[in-house]
Amino acid sequence: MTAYYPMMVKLSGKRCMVVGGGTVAERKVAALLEGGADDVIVVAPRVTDNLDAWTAAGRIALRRKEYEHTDSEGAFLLIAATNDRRLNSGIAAYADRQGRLVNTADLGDAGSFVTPSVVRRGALVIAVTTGGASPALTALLKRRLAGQYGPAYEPFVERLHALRRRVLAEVDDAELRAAVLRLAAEELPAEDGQGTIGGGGTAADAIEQWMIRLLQAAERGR
Ligand SMILES: C[C@@]1(CC(=O)O)C2=NC(=C\c3[nH]c(c(CCC(=O)O)c3CC(=O)O)Cc3[nH]c(c(CC(=O)O)c3CCC(=O)O)/C=C3\N/C(=C\2)[C@@H](CCC(=O)O)[C@]3(C)CC(=O)O)/[C@H]1CCC(=O)O
Ligand SMILES: NC(=O)c1ccc[n+]([C@@H]2O[C@H](COP(=O)([O-])OP(=O)(O)OC[C@H]3O[C@@H](n4cnc5c(N)ncnc54)[C@H](O)[C@@H]3O)[C@@H](O)[C@H]2O)c1
Repeated sequence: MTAYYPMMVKLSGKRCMVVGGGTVAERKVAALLEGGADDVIVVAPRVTDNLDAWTAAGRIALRRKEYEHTDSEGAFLLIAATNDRRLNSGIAAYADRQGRLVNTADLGDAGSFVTPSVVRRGALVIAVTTGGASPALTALLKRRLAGQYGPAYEPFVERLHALRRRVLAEVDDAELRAAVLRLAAEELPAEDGQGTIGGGGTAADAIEQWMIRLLQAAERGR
């Protein structure tokens, strides 16, 4: 099996091109948009109703035509998702030579990256892949993780972020700082992720009180 290096890529301002307009292409486009892409071009003679609607709404641009290599000029990233295997691998080979990141929806390791399945809870992103060994297992694990790490994680991560900024600014002792941040992370939402922790949101005085409580607990633990 091919080995893969996982990373989180910033896509804002980068041209992303999806070749093909079927249900697989639609899923890839949705994932790009969720991932912050703001310059997505689809090249395909026929597209799904959703891709048509997203074009009409100005969320993506559509070139309603058969793909040619000149289309890929300026693309930072390409996804080949047509139902033509030879075309997909041709796109991958050409894009690779041009130094562009490329994914093929049919033959995973013909491209330079594969797309994971993703659970998003605000800044928390859980990505799963089997590198093409079993997309069905990937989808199953994603459903399980989505249940285990529920919606309560989004506000929890926001609170942790607010706390961390405060602690970095106010606690000089590196060991104490690490202890406070570790204790804070341990106040996980309930196992199903549906509950809330301590309430309070990200208001400055709520974060302040949380920090004081954690500092006391960390001091006791020394
Ligand atoms: C994660 C996800 C992301 C996404 O696509 O957005 C994704 N596949 C998903 C689902 C899924 N795909 C397929 C099934 C049917 C069950 C089955 O066949 O097992 C299901 C399950 C379902 O639909 O429930 C069929 C399938 N997939 C690939 C082939 C071609 C081949 O293997 O040759 C075929 C056969 C096509 C055919 O029949 O011709 C190839 C790839 N699919 C990948 C990603 C990459 C490796 C990911 C990994 O291994 O972890 C890779 C290599 C390339 C790539 O696309 O990057 C998304 C989960 C969405 C979610 O739920 O979040
Ligand atoms: N990665 C995955 O998760 C996954 C899942 C299922 C299937 N697949 C693979 O993905 C491929 C696409 O699946 P689908 O269900 O979206 O297919 P589909 O038949 O619904 O759509 C194919 C699309 O490709 C376009 N196309 C064909 N020739 C083209 C060309 N020359 N230039 C530009 N566009 C062209 C068509 O217009 C159409 O929009 C299949 O080959 C399948 O093997 C991948």
